[in-house]
Amino acid sequence: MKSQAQLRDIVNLPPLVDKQTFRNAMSTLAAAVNVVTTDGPGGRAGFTATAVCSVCDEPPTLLVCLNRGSSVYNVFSRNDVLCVNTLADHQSELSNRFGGKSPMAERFAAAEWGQSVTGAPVLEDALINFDCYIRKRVNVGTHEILFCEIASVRQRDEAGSLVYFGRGYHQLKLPA
Ligand SMILES: NC(=O)c1ccc[n+]([C@@H]2O[C@H](COP(=O)([O-])OP(=O)(O)OC[C@H]3O[C@@H](n4cnc5c(N)ncnc54)[C@H](O)[C@@H]3O)[C@@H](O)[C@H]2O)c1
Ligand SMILES: Cc1cc2c(cc1C)N(C[C@H](O)[C@H](O)[C@H](O)COP(=O)(O)O)c1[nH]c(=O)[nH]c(=O)c1N2
Repeated sequence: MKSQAQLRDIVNLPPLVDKQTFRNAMSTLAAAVNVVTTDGPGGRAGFTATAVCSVCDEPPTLLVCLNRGSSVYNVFSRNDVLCVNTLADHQSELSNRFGGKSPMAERFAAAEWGQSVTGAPVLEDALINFDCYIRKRVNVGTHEILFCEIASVRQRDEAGSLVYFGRGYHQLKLPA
């Protein structure tokens, strides 16, 4: 007898929770704000992402959830590297630039970018840069989950963090 979870993979059952309930709840799951960038055979692209988290430290691995309907999906699907640039507390404008309908050139023109081990664009004044190789891709619903092995890390200790909570940006400072 297949479990309810297994059954859901086979038939297109109605969702157990409606989308708005889900979004309202998720809007209060505070998260760091990241600009995720890539470059390679598919070209250069970047998007704002809060659905980013640590997976494990053996080997150091993180995941990024990417909506397959977004304009950047095709580029990310053809490259095998990305950089998670975790934004510092003063970079909410850059988050909006990468998080909406701006043309890609305008997104990258708004900041300074350096070179990385993998070739993915590294945001010079980000709080953290996680330069990664994409190792595994899993489709779940409308999104693709990218499991990424971290090739190099650059961390700035003096900046605060940009946090997204309640559909707005907030600044977190390290204790003095
Ligand atoms: N994981 C994602 O794809 C994701 C996460 C955050 C924001 N967004 C995008 O930013 C827009 C603005 O978000 P907002 O927080 O200001 O208000 P909102 O009410 O649209 O979304 C509230 C929260 O629901 C979640 N969410 C929204 N759309 C989602 C999606 N398609 N897939 C997975 N989770 C989703 C996110 O955690 C988001 O912060 C959203 O409509 C969405 O397009 C997408
Ligand atoms: C604060 C915030 C947080 C997120 C987003 C937006 C914003 C404003 N977006 C949406 C994503 O950035 C946007 O759709 C891309 O820029 C793709 O551009 P188009 O919308 O296709 O032009 C987003 N998209 C996604 O696939 N995964 C994510 O985790 C997030 N998180």
